[in-house]
Amino acid sequence: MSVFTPLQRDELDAFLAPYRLGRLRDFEGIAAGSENSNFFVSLERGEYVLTLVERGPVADLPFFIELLDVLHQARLPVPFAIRTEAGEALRSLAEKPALLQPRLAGKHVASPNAHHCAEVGRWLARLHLATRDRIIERRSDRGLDWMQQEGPSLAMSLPPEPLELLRDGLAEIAELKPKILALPRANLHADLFRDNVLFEGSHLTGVIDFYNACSGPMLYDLAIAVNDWCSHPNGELDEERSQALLAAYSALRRFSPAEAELWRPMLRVACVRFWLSRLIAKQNFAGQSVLIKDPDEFCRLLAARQRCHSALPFAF
Ligand SMILES: Nc1ncnc2c1ncn2[C@@H]1O[C@H](COP(=O)(O)OP(=O)(O)O)[C@@H](O)[C@H]1O
Ligand SMILES: N[C@@H](CCOP(=O)(O)O)C(=O)O
Repeated sequence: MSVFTPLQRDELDAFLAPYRLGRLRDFEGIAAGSENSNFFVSLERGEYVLTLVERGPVADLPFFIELLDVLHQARLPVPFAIRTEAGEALRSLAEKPALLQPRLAGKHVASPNAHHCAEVGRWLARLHLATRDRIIERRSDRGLDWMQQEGPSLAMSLPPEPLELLRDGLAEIAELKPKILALPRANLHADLFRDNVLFEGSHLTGVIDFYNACSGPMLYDLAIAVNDWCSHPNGELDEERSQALLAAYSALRRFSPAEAELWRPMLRVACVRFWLSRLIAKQNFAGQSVLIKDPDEFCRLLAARQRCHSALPFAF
């Protein structure tokens, strides 16, 4: 279970008092998740999620708080930092940075259909439209430079066939980097996987886990989402789901010719990114009770994306 810092009731009581949300009824650690310690917290005046930030870009927490405020104001269903009576958003508990957010309704969808995918496409377009004219700059700490830095040595740990596949992926990144960096930009979620989205029935009710959010090419966000939401277990793209996601997105923001040209390579870049981070997690957390996702999934996806002929709809 991924609660790295257990909490005692009395320390939580004391932490929650300045929010003036009533007395603590109940709390429980959340097993899902792999980065931070999260707790469902039931207070007299509502249901909340408390996050203790365990690792990652702690210095960038003001960025996440600001971005989520912008998205909340744009009426996107996202968690945002609740302020204490004194106006504090970012606090400290058990010597960790701590945030209290509203608990969003809904459940994760493991096997999405085309309708779910269309909802994800619309949500992503709304995120990009809400931020592209006033981007809050943040460089991804798992961006192209990071992939080029970490990739070669991680590739060496792989058997010959995946090694060659990863090297091809890294070579393509080196070749296309200038074109990728010139694509239209906005703020990105940059981790829009099924386990970061909540649904009630076929209605998207929440997107969580913004700790990879950054500024960058909007097409990259789409590639990350399509790879996770629109793949068969063997890694092949599901054209019906992928076209549903892309069509719903492009109904709100039209794709440019440069984006159309880079679509298939971008799907591969997004595979390399998560293949590498899963290889690192597997090395770092081996033998620990932390959720480790299978790196081979992205090996299969990357192989499939080399054969893929998918195109962006209505590009120009
Ligand atoms: N604001 C929220 N509303 C409802 N559920 C949430 C919220 N934040 C987190 N969760 C639940 O906690 C789990 C772990 O959260 P996540 O942000 O993915 O953790 P981590 O940062 O460790 O990856 C999610 O899968 C979800 O079930
Ligand atoms: N959703 C990702 C995990 C998030 O990426 P990380 O770089 O923050 O570990 C996955 O499924 O691998």
